[in-house]
Amino acid sequence: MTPPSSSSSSSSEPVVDVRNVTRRFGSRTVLDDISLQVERGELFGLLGPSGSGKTTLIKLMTGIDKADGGTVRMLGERMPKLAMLQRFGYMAQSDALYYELTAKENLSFFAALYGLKGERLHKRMQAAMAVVDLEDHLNKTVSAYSGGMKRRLSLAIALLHEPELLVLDEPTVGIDPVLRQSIWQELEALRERGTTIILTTHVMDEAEKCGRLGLIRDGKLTATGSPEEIKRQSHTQTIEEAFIALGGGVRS
Ligand SMILES: Nc1ncnc2c1ncn2[C@@H]1O[C@H](COP(=O)(O)OP(=O)(O)OP(=O)(O)O)[C@@H](O)[C@H]1O
Repeated sequence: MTPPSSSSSSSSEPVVDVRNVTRRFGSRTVLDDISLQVERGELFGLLGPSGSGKTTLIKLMTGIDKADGGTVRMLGERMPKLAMLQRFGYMAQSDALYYELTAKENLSFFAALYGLKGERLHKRMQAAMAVVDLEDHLNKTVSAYSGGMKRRLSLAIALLHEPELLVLDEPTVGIDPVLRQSIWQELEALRERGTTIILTTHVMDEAEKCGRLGLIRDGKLTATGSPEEIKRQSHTQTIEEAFIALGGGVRS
């Protein structure tokens, strides 16, 4: 696999730069003055109870939604910006797939958006589908896929163009433990090769694997740091305990 392509952002600039971001829906403030920086090559996890604002923040990062206040810069570019779709891989919480098409046709559709074609497209399709263990299901219609297979195909689409930045909203929900482990190995390998990864999770053992975590509750970032730093700050033994001590809650 080739290393992630160089970007227009300077190497000292954070890959993700969120400053004083606020998002309101009606009279409700869903994100309240969030500031967060993620550096190149980090694997950053956003952890928070259901409804705390993780997906809203991810949507602002990807440019799907726009903040009411503050700024979001990704790879040095002010968001939202349509052209940025080629520069990162995004896996949304709900699968954005064409159910009546085959997996291969879905991959080809996104490949066209990313400008991938020919032999490279063929190789990348095989490689991305191998990561999620779906190589033997390329020609199956997505409507015949199980929920977990759809999640895995969405992840393959996010990985397809070998982006330098991956934004993954609950990437392993509905995926069995064995495959979850192999997907995590791949994420760690990607990070070692310099890919920046930001993801949301509810799974505590996944949180432990992140280089740095951001704990979010009621639209506020309550703590950031490595899992060890967060445990130290909260005088707890596990991230789950830290999360509760810092005012979180765990979705059952
Ligand atoms: N378009 C919208 N209009 C109104 N309210 C919204 C909208 N999108 C999100 N919200 C509200 O914002 C809050 C945060 O939602 P968000 O989806 O960001 O939470 P989350 O932390 O990702 O939750 P989960 O872990 O369950 O996915 C929720 O109360 C949600 O109902």
